[in-house]
Amino acid sequence: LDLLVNPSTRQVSDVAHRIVAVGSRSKDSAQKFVDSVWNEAGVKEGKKQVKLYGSYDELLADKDVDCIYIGTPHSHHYANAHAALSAGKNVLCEKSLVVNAAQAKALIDLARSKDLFFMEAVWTRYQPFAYKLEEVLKSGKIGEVRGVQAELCVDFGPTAKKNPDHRLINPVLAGGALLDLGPYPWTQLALVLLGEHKASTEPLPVPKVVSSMTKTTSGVDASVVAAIEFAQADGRIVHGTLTTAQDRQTAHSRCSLIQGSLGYIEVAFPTYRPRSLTYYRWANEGDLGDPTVKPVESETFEFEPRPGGIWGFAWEADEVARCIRDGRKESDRMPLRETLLMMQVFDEIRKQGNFTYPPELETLELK
Ligand SMILES: NC(=O)C1=CN([C@@H]2O[C@H](COP(=O)(O)OP(=O)(O)OC[C@H]3O[C@@H](n4cnc5c(N)ncnc54)[C@H](OP(=O)(O)O)[C@@H]3O)[C@@H](O)[C@H]2O)C=CC1
Ligand SMILES: O=C1OC[C@@H](O)[C@H](O)[C@H]1O
Repeated sequence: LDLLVNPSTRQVSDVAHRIVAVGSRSKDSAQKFVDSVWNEAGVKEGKKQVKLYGSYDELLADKDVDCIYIGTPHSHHYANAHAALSAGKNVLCEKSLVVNAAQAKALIDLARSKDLFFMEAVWTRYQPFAYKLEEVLKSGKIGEVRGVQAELCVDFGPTAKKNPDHRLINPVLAGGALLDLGPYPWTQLALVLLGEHKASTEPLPVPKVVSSMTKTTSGVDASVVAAIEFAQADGRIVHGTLTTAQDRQTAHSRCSLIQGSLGYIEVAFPTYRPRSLTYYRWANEGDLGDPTVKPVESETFEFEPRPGGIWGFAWEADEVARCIRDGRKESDRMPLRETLLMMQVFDEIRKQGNFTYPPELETLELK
């Protein structure tokens, strides 16, 4: 839907998007998808020109397609992205990029060897809230960052009741809280604590992780709590905690807490599209511990949830378009090495939780 909204509604004029074709497992569902999206956008133009394919292979063979967006269940990302890159297409692939770090590394290597654009679709990195968060941090309002708690818990119970085979809880479709929801608190932690975000072939060091996991009756992870050590440029270790669960709901008032020496920042729910963030600053270090001393400054920034009717994916799409236009193969803001690091951390969390997916999902082999 976001691709159908005029970019000028978000003050963007340097790029535009066109849905050239939709690939589906059946032509009928491709048609239904197009109908529903055009209908939701309330747009009439362009629909008839969209080519409908009843297989992904036909889409990959279409010479008019510059970039493929992969929005299949996690279990299929590796094979789908491998096929798209092998066919010479630029790729934006939904989170989690794949099931494990070995698959991520294989796809990254493939994209680089073919000189193609490749990115994990982490839309939060491009939303206005993320830029505002960085601005507040850089302004020094909360002083030196000393700890970050990031969370996304969404109760999948009602979904599971309706469909016990739903991808969110189904091990065969690589369900579970960590792969589905975990990328959000992870990228929030990484945004604050990794420092520089830059595309580079130099891998990032894998941090120490200590985690705990519970499981659903369907055999995927129900909840994960992980403490992660982030080494800072000045040599300090700062702890980030990642909490994600599908058996409860994050409080609406707060999904992240960023604690500094002079204050803190609260980021409101939902972690995938925060509605607001608030910072509080005290005059002196140590004042925070005294409940009688009030902050000298605080400010709340509200974010329009759906400007121009978009869901919030448009900003990442704009970045993809700019990268392709400018010949960049990665986005500095969501570089592949950060995606690889996320998958390495998630592998470690799953190892500590004694949780693996069926072997056919963890393999590098393609059917
Ligand atoms: N950024 C965000 O806010 C969101 C991201 N996501 C991500 O998007 C991806 C898809 O999630 P979601 O849309 O909920 O998934 P769905 O279960 O709705 O599947 C999406 C599409 O994948 C294809 N598909 C479904 N099941 C299978 C299967 N068993 N085998 C092969 N293909 C299948 C179907 O397309 P067809 O039949 O047309 O081929 C289907 O329409 C995930 O990676 C998820 O994490 C999801 C929700 C929000
Ligand atoms: O990406 C997502 O964001 C919203 C969640 O509710 C959903 O499960 C997930 O896929």
